[in-house]
Amino acid sequence: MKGVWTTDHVREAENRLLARVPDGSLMRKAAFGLATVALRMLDPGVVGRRVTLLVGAGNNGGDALWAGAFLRRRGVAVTAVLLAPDRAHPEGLAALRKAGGRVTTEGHDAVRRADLVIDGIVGLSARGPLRPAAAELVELITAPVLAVDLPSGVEPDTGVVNGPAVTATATVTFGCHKPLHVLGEGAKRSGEVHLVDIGLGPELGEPDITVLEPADVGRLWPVPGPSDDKYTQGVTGVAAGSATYPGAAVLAAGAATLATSGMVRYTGPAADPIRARWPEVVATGSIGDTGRVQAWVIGPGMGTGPGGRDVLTQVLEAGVAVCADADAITLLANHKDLWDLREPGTPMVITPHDREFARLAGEVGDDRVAAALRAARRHDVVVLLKGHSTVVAAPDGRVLVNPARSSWAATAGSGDVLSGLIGSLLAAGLDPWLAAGCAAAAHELAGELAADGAPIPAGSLLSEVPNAIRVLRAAAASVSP
Ligand SMILES: NC(=O)C1=CN([C@@H]2O[C@H](COP(=O)(O)OP(=O)(O)OC[C@H]3O[C@@H](n4cnc5c(N)ncnc54)[C@H](O)[C@@H]3O)[C@@H](O)[C@H]2O)[C@@H](O)CC1
Ligand SMILES: [K+]
Repeated sequence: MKGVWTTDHVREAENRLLARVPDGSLMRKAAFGLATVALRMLDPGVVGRRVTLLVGAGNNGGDALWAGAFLRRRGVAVTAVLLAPDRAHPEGLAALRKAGGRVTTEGHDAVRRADLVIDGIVGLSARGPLRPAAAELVELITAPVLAVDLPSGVEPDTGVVNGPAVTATATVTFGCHKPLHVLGEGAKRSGEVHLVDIGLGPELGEPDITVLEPADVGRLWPVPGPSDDKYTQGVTGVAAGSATYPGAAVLAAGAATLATSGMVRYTGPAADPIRARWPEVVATGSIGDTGRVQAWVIGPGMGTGPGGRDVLTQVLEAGVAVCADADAITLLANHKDLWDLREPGTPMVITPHDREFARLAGEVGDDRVAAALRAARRHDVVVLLKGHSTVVAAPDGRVLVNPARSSWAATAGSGDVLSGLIGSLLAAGLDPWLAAGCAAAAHELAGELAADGAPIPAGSLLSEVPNAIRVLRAAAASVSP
């Protein structure tokens, strides 16, 4: 698992560390790590190559200047462009000058001619987009960009970009990952993220956000043991689909069927198409005939009329884990009394996109993590907020983010597959926060495998679920003894 810490927590940890290490040692460590990545990006041949540093007013610029001094000593031609000449880090500036680096306040030529640009404009204290002078220079960049801590112009705690910002080829982050590296636009703009250890680890405490690595997901995925049968692994119930939208039921039930080897039961008007596509699913027309399940997936294509409300009532009263998606979320937003039907402590995951979320808990806004946490606490559920980076928040404050490599999975029916995956992991007994996180990871990977660079229908994503699970389990096997 990879931890991510907010800027407030990083600063507190840094202050504790700064209090017990010699002055300047942290910045030199950070800058040395930065220079090492820069040298790798310049390779082959570093002598005489041109590196331009964009240097802002704070310690982020200081890191760039110290890294410039290291690079200069390796024979690199380094030019520092000072965006706030009066406030440039004095020791860093002196170190660069001593090493023979050039310093200027007129950066157009230096940026145009660079083989590599190092973005030290602004770091953890960044607020808002790039200011005009910096934005103008950044516009001129054609070389690869190495960002110091974060691509300048991106909001550090949300990953939001509200104006001109740097797009980095790679980013060097000091001490730990920060929210922007895994969230939305910030994750895209960071490029490849390299973590440089500056000794912050012992000061950090519990992460604010967790990112599951493929090996974590592979390790958590349910595998039947020698004494298991179709019931002991958890039976998933799927209540979905309608005469108008039978496909949603076929996709959700299919995902539950492929995700684990426990049994799947279906109830609803799409029993015939389900039987035709998934003969292994036990399909009935009415929830009263369905038999016992350990978790329900409810909502996709179900409709928001009295029929849907009635099924949702029965599902909530069943006292088993629930994954509520799509129309079930709208029903919960429209009929607040439905929440009271849940047995306290029964695991529940809801999977809204932004519009569904707004109906339930107000506009998402820029801070997706805060929004998901707010709804999770208000309703005592795990909230999986869909988006380019999926955010999964639990009522106890745990937050998990699943950053996506591409957006191919943003296609009709894709959400039905996701809810089926979550339901089957709930039925298998996984903690609901982890169930949602593992399902999001497998879903994203299945989309990536299916797309392979071209658009895909949700059915193709579904077909890749077994391969995605194989890849995740192989990742787990390769790291455990
Ligand atoms: N605190 C520490 O121990 C360490 C800090 N390090 C570096 O220090 C950075 C944080 O440094 P600082 O707190 O000095 O602040 P920054 O370098 O992030 O920002 C400096 C100043 O820029 C101004 N600013 C804010 N938003 C701006 C914008 N959009 N455009 C232009 N100017 C803007 C503000 O006046 C801000 O105080 C980290 O990102 C990291 O690079 C590293 O050296 C590692 C050690
Ligand atoms: K930066």
